Amino acid sequence: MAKYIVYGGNKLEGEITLKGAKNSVLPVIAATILNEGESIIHNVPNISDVKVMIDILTHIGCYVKMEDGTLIINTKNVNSSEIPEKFVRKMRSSIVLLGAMVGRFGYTKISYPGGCEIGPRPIDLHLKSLSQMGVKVEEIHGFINCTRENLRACDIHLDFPSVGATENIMFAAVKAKGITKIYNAAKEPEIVDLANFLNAMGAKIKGAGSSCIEIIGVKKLYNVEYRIIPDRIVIGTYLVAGAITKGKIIINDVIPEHISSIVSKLKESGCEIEYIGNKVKLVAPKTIKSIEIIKTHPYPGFPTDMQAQMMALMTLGSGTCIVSENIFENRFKHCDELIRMGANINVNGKFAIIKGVERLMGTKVRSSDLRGGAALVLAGLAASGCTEVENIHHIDRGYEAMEKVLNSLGANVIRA
Ligand SMILES: CC(=O)N[C@H]1[C@@H](OP(=O)(O)OP(=O)(O)OC[C@H]2O[C@@H](n3ccc(=O)[nH]c3=O)[C@H](O)[C@@H]2O)O[C@H](CO)[C@@H](O)[C@@H]1O
Ligand SMILES: C=C(OP(=O)(O)O)C(=O)O
Repeated sequence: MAKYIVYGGNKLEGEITLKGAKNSVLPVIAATILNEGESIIHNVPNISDVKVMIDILTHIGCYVKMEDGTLIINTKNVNSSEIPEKFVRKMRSSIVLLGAMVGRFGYTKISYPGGCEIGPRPIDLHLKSLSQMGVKVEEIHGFINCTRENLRACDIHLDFPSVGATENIMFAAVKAKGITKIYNAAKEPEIVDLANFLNAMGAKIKGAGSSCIEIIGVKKLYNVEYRIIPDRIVIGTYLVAGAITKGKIIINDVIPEHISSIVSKLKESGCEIEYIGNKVKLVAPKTIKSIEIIKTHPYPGFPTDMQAQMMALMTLGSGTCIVSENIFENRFKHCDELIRMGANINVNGKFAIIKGVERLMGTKVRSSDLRGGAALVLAGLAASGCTEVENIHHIDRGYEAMEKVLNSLGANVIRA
């Protein structure tokens, strides 16, 4: 298993350009199945989740080519509508293929995704919504069989604004007869990106980014060329890298609105942040102030996917910070590892109380999930001595060559 060896203590300085959002590109790749033709997608990150998605599409008979951040997919000759368990096990979010496969073929069999490192992740909202649209859902021996005669457009009220459920409904609704309305839809920028991609293919979707999305079903979709939006979570992670090392960094190609909840918290920690056109510049304070409270919420609230990285920063704060995790039940696994590095953290249910310490010390730690792993690397950048972060395959799911990006800013991180 690969690991990172992080030699802490270097101030990060410089300018970086990053790739597109993982949480946009994964459903966008799934969406290409709805069109029986070619899609060209730019700004695609070279991360392992994208590779798994490419493997799935190749497995079902698509032509896929990835070169220099551009993905060319032709889904004309798909010859299988089943997604084997080995893929779903590698990437839970392959569940978004459900709506796309049903939309195109009227049938799919997909392995049940189960829980993951950050807690149980049920898909009841996905299945309930597809059933409402006329899809017959059968759960047999860990597999989900979905069949439909006619997809029915209808009004769907989500109990929670689930990102994945909103995406699956959008996929099915694009090919359903009539108008589907999703109430209490997820408002994440990646939902808007997906809607823009589908509309560029000929779909008729209005309201994405608000809590009510309206989809008018269409018979046919067309070839498309599209650029994925910047990854607000990856950008946030590198902003924290600048802050935790008391550095000064500029990140190109950002959408300010998408990172505003992250920037607002970083400002509370004493960072100076300004936008210069589509760049964001961060200058870290001499002393990191503890943020009183960080509560995760669906967009436009503070993202759960930035909770662990922000916590790494707060371990070195000047006072006490309370983190309240409101999206996932078990997203505090990084805390024990940060404690091994000298952090003072107490977890109580969905709350973590972080009392800032003077310094962190490098040691051996293990990443158990994507963002928790990123948080350990961030802590290692600021720690004295050497931090070994094991199990970095989790980090590779969502960060393209993290060591190269950090080293280009002056860090000393080795992949071993
Ligand atoms: C690939 C992708 O885009 N992943 C993102 C997506 O995950 P994902 O789409 O899985 O997240 P959801 O918004 O669906 O889940 C949020 C919460 O709703 C619960 N839930 C969800 C569906 C369901 O049918 N039943 C149910 O109870 C989940 O257990 C969780 O507690 O949004 C999350 C929340 O912003 C992010 O952390 C993930 O990075
Ligand atoms: C939880 C995440 O992703 P996924 O839903 O793909 O597991 C994440 O990106 O932090």
